[in-house]
Amino acid sequence: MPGKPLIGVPADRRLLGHHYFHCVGEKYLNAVAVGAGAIPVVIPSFGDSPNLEELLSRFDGILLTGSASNVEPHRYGGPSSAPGTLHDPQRDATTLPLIPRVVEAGMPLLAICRGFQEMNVAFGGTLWQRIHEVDGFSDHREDLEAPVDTQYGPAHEVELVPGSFLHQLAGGQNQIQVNSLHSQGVQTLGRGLDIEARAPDGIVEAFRVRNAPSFAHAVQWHPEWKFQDNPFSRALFAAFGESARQYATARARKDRL
Ligand SMILES: N[C@@H](CCC(=O)NCCCC(=O)O)C(=O)O
Repeated sequence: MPGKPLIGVPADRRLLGHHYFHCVGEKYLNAVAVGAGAIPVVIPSFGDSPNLEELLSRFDGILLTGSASNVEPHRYGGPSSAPGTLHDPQRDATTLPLIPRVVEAGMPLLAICRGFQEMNVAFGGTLWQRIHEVDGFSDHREDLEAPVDTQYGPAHEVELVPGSFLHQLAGGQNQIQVNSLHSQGVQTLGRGLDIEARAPDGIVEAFRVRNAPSFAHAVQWHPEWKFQDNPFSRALFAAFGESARQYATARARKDRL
């Protein structure tokens, strides 16, 4: 029987002082460790290096985290970013080639916020860069002046698509309350993706990969925030962890052949 599954978490590359660091938010690592019952492993964002294949052979799942940075517009044929927009080209260069390989391998994949946007782009979709400036859409950003519990607190409902995985995970509830900390969002949906939730203004808030052999889900909100206090978030990370355990068992069986 294999041990706990290993879940890879690609890092943000950030300049701190004179040096670059590869960072992952602790709340994501806790959600993997406690919520999914797995071992989180930070993946340096070195781009699409040959090591990526070697890395993939060691993992049982991948979590794509949120980030203040944004996918570079040239990745989806979008207009140049507004001045001051944060980017992380090495993270893009790591996650965008990784995503289809993970899904093709049947390795469980959970994507959150920026990770949700990366997944949409990896499947050929495009992004709104400043949703709040688009007629008809609400402002999905957090109030940076507010206390952090308010920033990550409930912001709006999302409508769950009947019969979808998330609808079932919610016990048949048609709506759930989610937080909202994003300026970008799905403009056109990537190929082979099925919407699982929408905000009241129509913005896509969750999707899955239609023919994925395993768990392949993405949400625009932040379920990792105080997940222990939210039954839906607990169920989401538990389902992700169970998929990773199944993948680990199959991988161990294959390694013994
Ligand atoms: N930059 C993108 C994605 C926003 C996002 O991931 N926010 C969370 C950042 C901090 C955290 O990890 O909780 C956008 O603005 O749409």
